[in-house]
Amino acid sequence: MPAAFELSEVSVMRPGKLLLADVSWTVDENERWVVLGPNGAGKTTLLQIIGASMHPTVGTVDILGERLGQVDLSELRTRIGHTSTKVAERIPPAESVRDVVLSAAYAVTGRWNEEYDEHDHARAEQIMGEWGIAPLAGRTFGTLSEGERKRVLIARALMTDPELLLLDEPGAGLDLGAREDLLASLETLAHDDDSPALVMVSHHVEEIPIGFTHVLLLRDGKVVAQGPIDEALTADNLSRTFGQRIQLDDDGGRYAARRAGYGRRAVRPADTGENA
Ligand SMILES: Nc1ncnc2c1ncn2[C@@H]1O[C@H](COP(=O)(O)OP(=O)(O)OP(=O)(O)O)[C@@H](O)[C@H]1O
Repeated sequence: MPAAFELSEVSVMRPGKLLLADVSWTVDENERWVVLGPNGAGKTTLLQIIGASMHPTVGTVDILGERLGQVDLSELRTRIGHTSTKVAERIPPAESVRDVVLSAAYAVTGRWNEEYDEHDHARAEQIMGEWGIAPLAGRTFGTLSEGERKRVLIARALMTDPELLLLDEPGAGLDLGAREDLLASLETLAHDDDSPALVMVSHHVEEIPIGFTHVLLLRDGKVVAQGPIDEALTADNLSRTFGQRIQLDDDGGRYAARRAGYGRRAVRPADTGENA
C-alpha cells in the first residue's frame, strides 16, 4: 500500500521553542489515524506540516509522492482536504453554505466571479446530501451552529475528492448529540474504501470514531507512542502523554478515559434520593 505521507526525523524550531522534535511517521493511504495529546503538544504544527502549509526546520517530508522543498506547495495543497478553526475563520460569515462547499473547487473562500460547471454543482449537492447539510444550503455560514459549521467544513474539504483529509479537532465545541452525529458520519467515512487517508487531531479519546485504525500520541513535540490503535492506545501510553495516571475503558471500539482512582465512590440509590 503506497504511503500517503512519510515524515523522517522532522523537527520544527522557533526562537526559544522546539515545536516538534525528531518525528518519524508513515501513514498509508488506507489508514485512519488519530493524533492525541495535551494542549501545546504540537498537534496543530504536525497537521500544518502534513497539510503542506509549513516546512520543517530539519528532516524530510514526502506527501502524496512529493518531497516538501521540491514542489509547489499551493499545488500540493489542492490534493489535501484540511478542516480547522483557521479555515473556518477565513470564510466570510455572509457566504451561503452552498457557496462555502462549491468554492472549494477553486480553493477560495468567498465566492467572486469563478465559473462553476455542472459537475461542480452536482458534486456540491451530492456531498451536502451525504453530510446532512442540504437543508442548510441557502443559509449563511455565520448563522450556523458549531455542529452545523463542522459538517459544512468537512463537506467543503471533501468537495475536491482529496487524497488526504486532515481534521483538526472536529468534535471541539459540539454538544453530546452533535458529537455523536459527527462520530457516526466519520465512522461511515472511515469504513468507506474510497475515502482518502484520514488524520484527525483530538484532545479526547471519547471523540475517536469506530473504524479509526491507528493512533499517534504526542507530548512536548515528541512522539510518545504510535501504531495500530489496539496496541498503541493503552492506559500506560495515555498516562505518559498526559502526565498523570489515566484509566482507559474500551467499549467495542468507543473509548473513555479519566484520571485513575478518580470517582470510585459508587452512586447508590441513597445518593440519588431514590429508594433501593
Ligand atoms: N511561532 C511560534 N513561536 C514560538 N512558539 C510557538 C509558535 N507557534 C506555536 N508555538 C508553540 O508551540 C507549541 C505547540 O503548538 P501547537 O499549536 O502545535 O500545539 P497543539 O498541540 O495543537 O495545542 P492545542 O491542543 O492547545 O491546540 C505551543 O506551546 C505553542 O505556543
